[in-house]
Amino acid sequence: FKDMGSNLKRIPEGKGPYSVGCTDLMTGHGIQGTFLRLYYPSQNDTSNEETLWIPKKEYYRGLSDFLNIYRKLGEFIFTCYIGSVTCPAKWDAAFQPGEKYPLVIFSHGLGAFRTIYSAICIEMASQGFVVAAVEHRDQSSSATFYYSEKPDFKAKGNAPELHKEWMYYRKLGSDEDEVELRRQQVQQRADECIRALDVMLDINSGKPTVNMLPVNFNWICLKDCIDIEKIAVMGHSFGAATTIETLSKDVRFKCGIALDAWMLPLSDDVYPRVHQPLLFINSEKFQWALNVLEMKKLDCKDRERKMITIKGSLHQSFPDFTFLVGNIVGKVFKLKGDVDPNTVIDVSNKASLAFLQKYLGLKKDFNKWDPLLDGKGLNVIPGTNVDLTLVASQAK
Ligand SMILES: CCN(CC)CCN(C[C@]12C[C@](c3ccc(C(F)(F)F)cc3)(C1)C2)C(=O)Cn1c(SCc2ccc(F)cc2)nc(=O)c2c1C=CC2
Repeated sequence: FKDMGSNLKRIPEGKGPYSVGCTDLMTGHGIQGTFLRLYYPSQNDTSNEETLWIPKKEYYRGLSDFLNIYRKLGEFIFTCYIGSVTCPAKWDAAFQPGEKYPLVIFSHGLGAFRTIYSAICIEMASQGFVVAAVEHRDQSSSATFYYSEKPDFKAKGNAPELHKEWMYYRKLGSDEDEVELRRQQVQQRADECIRALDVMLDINSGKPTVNMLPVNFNWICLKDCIDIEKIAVMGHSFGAATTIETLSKDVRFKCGIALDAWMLPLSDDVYPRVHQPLLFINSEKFQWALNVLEMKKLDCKDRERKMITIKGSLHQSFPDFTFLVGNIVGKVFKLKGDVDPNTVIDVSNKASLAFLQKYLGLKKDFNKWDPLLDGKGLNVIPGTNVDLTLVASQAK
C-alpha cells in the first residue's frame, strides 16, 4: 500500500461538456427505502467542495469483512490511504436546468456499494446524463445503512424516533447454496433499481421528496429534468446480472449495459423475457466459457445484442480502486491490468455512450464511437477472447 500513500492518483474527471454535481438521497424507512448517489450535470459554480469518495468509516469495516481482512487492520489501512480521497464531482452543486436529460440507473457489484463506480457515473453525467447509483440492501453490499422506525415508547405521544442501522456484507454459509442466495438477491436488486426509477420519476414530476439524509440539495430544481422516454440501466458484475433482471421486469428501461457480467444469479427463464437492446462489455481476464455461454443465450436474431472485450483489462478495471493504486499494489491485488486504467475506462465509456445514443435515440455525437461497438479500434475486440469451442462441444 506504500505507493498508495503517494496519493498522486486521482479518479479521472468527466471528459464531457457538463460540470458534474453529486448528492445522496434516501427516501423511505427500513430496507424497503431507496438509497442512491446522484451524479448530474451541474452549473459551473466552483464554490462547492469535491465529493468525499467513501463517506463513512462503516464502509471500511464492511470492505474488511468482504475482503477477509481483520476489521481493525482494514479500517486502519483504508482510513490512512483512501480516507481523504474525493471524486471529481462538486458536492451539492446547483443542477444545470434547461434541458431534459436521459437517465441511467447504475447497479454495483458484490461487496461494493453506491460510491465506488464514480469514474463511470461522473463521465456519463459530464456527457449530459442524470445517473442514479443505487445502494442495494440485499446484503451483497459491503455495508449500507437505513433508518428504522423504532417506536420509542418512552417518548410522549409515541412519535417513533428514527434509528440509524448498518447492514454488512453477508458471507456465504459453508453449507449455503450460493445459486439460491444470489437468485433471491438479484430479484431484490432488480426491484431496488425499479423503485429508484420510480423515485426519480416522482422527483421529475415535482412530487415533494423527503430526504432522510441531512443533505440540503434542492430537489425541486429537478422537476421536468428527465426525458422519461430515455431511461437505461447498467451495472458491474453482480450489478450486470441485476441489469438483465431489471430489463426483464420493466420495459420503461429502454436498453441495458452489462459490465463484465456475472451470470450465475440469472435463471434460464429470464432470457426470453429480455427484449431490449443489451451491450456486454467484458474484461479480458475475468470471463470463462460457461459464463460467456450464458450471455450467448441472450443472443437471438431479432434482438439487438452487442459484445466487446477490452484488451488489457480485468474485473477491477471498472470500479474506482483501479485509479488509486500504484502498479505494485495494482498487480498484487489484481486491481490494474496491462493497459493504463484510464485508457480501459475510456474505451468502456465511449462504447457505452455510442450504444446509449443508438438505442435511446440521443441527439449527440456519440455515434463517432460506433466502431467500438463492432470491436473495431485500439484495445478492443469483438465478442469474447474466451475459447468457447471446447466447452460448447461438451455442452451438446
Ligand atoms: C475475498 C473473497 N471474495 C468474497 C466473495 C471476493 C472476491 N472478489 C475479488 C475481489 C474484490 C477484490 C478487491 C476489491 C478491493 C480491494 C481494495 F483493496 F482495493 F480495496 C482489493 C481487492 C477482492 C478483488 C470478488 O468478489 C469479485 N467480484 C466483485 S468485486 C466488486 C467490488 C467490491 C468491492 C470493491 F472495493 C471493489 C469492487 N463483484 C461481483 O459482483 C462479483 C465478483 C465475483 C463474482 C461476482
